[in-house]
Amino acid sequence: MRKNSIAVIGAGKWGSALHFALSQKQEVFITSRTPRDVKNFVDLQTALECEYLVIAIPAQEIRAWLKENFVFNGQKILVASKGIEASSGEFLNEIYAPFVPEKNIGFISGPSFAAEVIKGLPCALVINSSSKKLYKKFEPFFPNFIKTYYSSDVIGAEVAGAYKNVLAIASGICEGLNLGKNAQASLIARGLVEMQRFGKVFKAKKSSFLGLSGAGDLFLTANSTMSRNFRVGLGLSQDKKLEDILEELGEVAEGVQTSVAIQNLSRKYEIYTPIANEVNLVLLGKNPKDSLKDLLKS
Ligand SMILES: NC(=O)C1=CN([C@@H]2O[C@H](COP(=O)(O)OP(=O)(O)OC[C@H]3O[C@@H](n4cnc5c(N)ncnc54)[C@H](OP(=O)(O)O)[C@@H]3O)[C@@H](O)[C@H]2O)C=CC1
Ligand SMILES: O=C(CO)COP(=O)(O)O
Repeated sequence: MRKNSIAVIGAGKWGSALHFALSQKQEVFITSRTPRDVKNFVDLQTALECEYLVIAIPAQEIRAWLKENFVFNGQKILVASKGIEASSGEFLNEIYAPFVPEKNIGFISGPSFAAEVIKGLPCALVINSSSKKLYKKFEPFFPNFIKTYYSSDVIGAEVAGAYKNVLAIASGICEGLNLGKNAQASLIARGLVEMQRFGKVFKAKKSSFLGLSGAGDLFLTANSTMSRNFRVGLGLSQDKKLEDILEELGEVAEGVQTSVAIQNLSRKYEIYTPIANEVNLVLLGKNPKDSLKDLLKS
């Protein structure tokens, strides 16, 4: 392992933004499935030899990627992805657990559009890990325009970061149907309550949903066309087909698959999640207007 070296894995929007940010204070390598002509781009094996890894690949791709590529040899890892695996209902910390000791992994959460971070605009992030020592290792790598906080509530951060993407789809539908800001604000507020209700079942801390990971990221993502998930909602409100929306997007919108995971987990644990349920039904083809009527009745 190359001591004190850092690599970002995944040169998509978020990986590229984090690479830019972390490169402000030290040399940072980057690698991705598709080679790119960017500074410090290296092959995957070289990246995996680094002591510090920031992994920014889509949540639904992580398990296969780990099985195919990852061998633990002491690396310290920050997971930048947000989502719940649709096929298993497992959270990312559960997927990483067989590959990385709990004390060597953290999860990034909080309001952070890559498009703003890559411009050096200020933001605040939470590094969530059972190990504060891991936070203290990564914290100095972040540039002055990113304020980092520590939290031990990994599951709370995961639920918040994943659920907000589904709620952003709902908010995009609301916006696209021109229902007004009263309706959108009510939807977001009730969505926050629903997110916290869901998280409580998995022993998440309520404070995580009132802070950057929950309210912060939800307010950001559910109120902006910079959000891919919000744009999926807009497309659905215009009766576009989901595959056409995703084709046009060209980037991942994690809320689409996470809504399947939430639906399955809600059924399994009998959790009341009316908004997420309706998002899942609209993604499956239900008319958004009928969905709204049913939401108002529920
Ligand atoms: N964009 C944002 O503002 C933010 C995104 N996130 C989260 O970060 C994660 C990544 O999102 P983002 O970067 O925006 O997505 P993009 O769609 O922009 O990029 C996805 C990246 O994942 C790589 N990738 C896709 N499938 C695979 C695979 N099977 N194996 C290996 N690599 C793969 C792609 O590689 P390649 O292009 O080389 O083929 C690309 O580098 C998501 O979970 C997202 O929710 C979190 C905060 C902010
Ligand atoms: O997680 C994000 C901002 O914090 C990015 O949101 P989208 O994936 O909806 O673009």
